[in-house]
Amino acid sequence: MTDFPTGLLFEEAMAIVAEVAAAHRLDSETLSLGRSHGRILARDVDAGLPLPPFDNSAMDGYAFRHADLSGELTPLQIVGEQFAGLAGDWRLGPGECVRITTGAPLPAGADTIAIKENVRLDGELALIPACQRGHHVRYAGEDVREGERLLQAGQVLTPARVSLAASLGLSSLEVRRRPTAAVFTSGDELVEPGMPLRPGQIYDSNRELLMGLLRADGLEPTAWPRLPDDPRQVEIALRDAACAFDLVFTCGAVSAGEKDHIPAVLGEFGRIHLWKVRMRPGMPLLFASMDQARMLGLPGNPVSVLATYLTFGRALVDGLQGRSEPRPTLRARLVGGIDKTHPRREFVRARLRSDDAGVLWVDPNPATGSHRLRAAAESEALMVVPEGPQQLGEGAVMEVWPYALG
Ligand SMILES: Nc1nc2c(c(=O)[nH]1)N[C@H]1C(S)=C(S)[C@@H](COP(=O)(O)OP(=O)(O)OC[C@H]3O[C@@H](n4cnc5c(N)ncnc54)[C@H](O)[C@@H]3O)O[C@H]1N2
Ligand code: MOO
Repeated sequence: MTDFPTGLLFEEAMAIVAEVAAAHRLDSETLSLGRSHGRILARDVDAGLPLPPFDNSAMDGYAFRHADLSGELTPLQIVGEQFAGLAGDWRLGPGECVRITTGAPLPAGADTIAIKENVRLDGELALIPACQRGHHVRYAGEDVREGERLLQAGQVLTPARVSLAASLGLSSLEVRRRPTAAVFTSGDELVEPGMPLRPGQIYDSNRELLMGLLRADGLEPTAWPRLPDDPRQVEIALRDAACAFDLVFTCGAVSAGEKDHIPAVLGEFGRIHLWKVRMRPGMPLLFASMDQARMLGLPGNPVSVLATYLTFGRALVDGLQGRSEPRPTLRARLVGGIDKTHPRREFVRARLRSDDAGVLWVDPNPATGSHRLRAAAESEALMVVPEGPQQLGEGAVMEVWPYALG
């Protein structure tokens, strides 16, 4: 039970989480495009065709041979129409043009388009104004050449990337399986919202917090009944969950209290990878494996849950899926000052705003206690204050982890 690293630096603990996650990468599955949004791609995608697939018109207008133009206005004979979606077998002769719609293949011989609004008609003649050769032509392969690597395994499937796959004609993609996740809260003091509160009790707020954070990251977590402060019941519930889920999150009961049973259970029936990280909030964080599950014991204070999920929980969720793209962090200038005396890395709840000069500012909330959920609700980012004593003044450049932007 004592044979594990403890009291780690934040970066050391993150490295352990990344290493364990990589060793337990989830298998892949093939999903239809419509179901692949937000997933992590498991296999590179190469272009099986050029994009655009053929030279075509960018505008509704007239297609012609640029060499035919002379002077301000050139009358050209309208010999037909070329609509989008039809192959068309036009071959333009000298002095000829065809009506064309946006996206329609460029007729053979044509090399330039005049837009409809700029062309006057005179019977079967179109009066084409002077312009540059190639105007309004979209060339085959100018966006994507056939055979090019377009998407890489490990990338997040954003709507634009799924749409790019669709434009190549792919109807499905190989993606990483999403981890299944169980969420436990624990503590005899907790009461379900909606129920009456007796003296000494509080409402369970962590369940909604953690369920929401996981759902926002694309998971479909299962909330288990709350764990009582009873070692046998904690053991039964966690062992049960560990053989059914990829991820098990617990909140509370991981520090030094007499009723903090989770470390003992995980130590006896699983393997503890680390316990206690030099961060604030979130210091008593515990990371273990049991049966088929990776288990993250988050400290019970609500803001500790937020901070440890956004750092370690999310790294685990991403790592299991082989996500290669790091979550975006920002740099912003400090509003006011910070005078930190403790040695841990601190994650302070903060607001973000950009000024008229385009400078991003981060305004820390003074309510730093890890029970002060309101500050988290009124903020949109965690501001990182590095390890060790820190005296930072107005305008200092801070690292920021956004969690609720837009
Ligand atoms: N002697 C020590 N005491 C404490 C230490 C320590 O190292 N030595 N660590 C402190 C730190 S830091 C934190 S954080 C907390 C974490 O403790 P636990 O993870 O064991 O959590 P609990 O004691 O069960 O709960 C802490 C706090 O959070 C409230 N809580 C718990 N679950 C929920 C929930 N689902 N919804 C709302 N609020 C919840 C709980 O009532 C407590 O107030 O320990 C410090 N103590
Ligand atoms: O560091 Mo604890 O996680 O005070 O809240």
